[in-house]
Amino acid sequence: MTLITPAAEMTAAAAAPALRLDAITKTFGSAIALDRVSFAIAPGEVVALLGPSGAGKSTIFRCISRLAEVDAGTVTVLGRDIGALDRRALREHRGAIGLIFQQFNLISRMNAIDNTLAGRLGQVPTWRAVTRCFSREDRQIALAALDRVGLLEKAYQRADSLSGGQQQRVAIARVLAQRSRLVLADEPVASLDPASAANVLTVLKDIARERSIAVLCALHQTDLACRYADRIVAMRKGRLVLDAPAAAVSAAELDAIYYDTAADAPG
Ligand SMILES: Nc1ncnc2c1ncn2[C@@H]1O[C@H](COP(=O)(O)OP(=O)(O)OP(=O)(O)O)[C@@H](O)[C@H]1O
Repeated sequence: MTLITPAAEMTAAAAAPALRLDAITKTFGSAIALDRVSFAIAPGEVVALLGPSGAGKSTIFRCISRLAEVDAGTVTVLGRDIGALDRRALREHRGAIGLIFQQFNLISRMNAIDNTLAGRLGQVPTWRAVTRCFSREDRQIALAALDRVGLLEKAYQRADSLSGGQQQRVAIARVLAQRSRLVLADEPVASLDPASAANVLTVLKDIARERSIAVLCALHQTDLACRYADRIVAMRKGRLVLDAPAAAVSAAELDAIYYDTAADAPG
């Protein structure tokens, strides 16, 4: 069963996509991790990536960062075919993608502002990056980012003294300081209580809108996907089985992603 709605195709086509996957295929030995997967994300759009364990979600993230090479198909980020990038351009490409992880990936002994400043590392001269001697302007960018996620008053507090939700908001501030136009969020709220999860996803959605950031967010909670994503893209066994506006996806379709064996039939 494959549900690709015309509406979803139109949404992606309306603006030049920030991310476009065209029939990407990835195999590991004889195992097909991704089988001709295609979808696009427009600037400012939040897309939830759903699918059971082993569906191929992490492999999609790795192909977008080119940490894994696709066997066939193309990945286009901000208009550039990333398969064609030389080593230097690839480094820049990776540095431009904002990454948000389940376990926050902050440096625990550093304070919130220094963790946020890590987002500036790819955009400052090497000597500043090596010495971590940031300019006044960079510090202002970091403080503004912390302010945007509601953590200005925690700027000089160590990361490991912040709650999980606050740490994840620092990770979002880091992405803001980085000025990323594409954010990959890998189960960003899996470790959080419901209130903190709602708070983090609200901030993520709001900044996507405000800054025209495209967000691809792997989630396991279908209710959160419906509430916070613009679109839902779902995978099963390496295949795209659903790409539709979140508001148009039924409970039965969500169940089918995880439980309906009919979804395994070739589309
Ligand atoms: N380096 C690898 N070597 C061999 N097989 C791999 C490798 N990476 C992924 N796979 C296989 O590719 C398929 C997709 O894996 P992937 O990690 O992308 O799934 P996932 O949807 O992210 O799962 P989870 O939700 O558990 O993280 C799985 O069958 C997995 O075993």
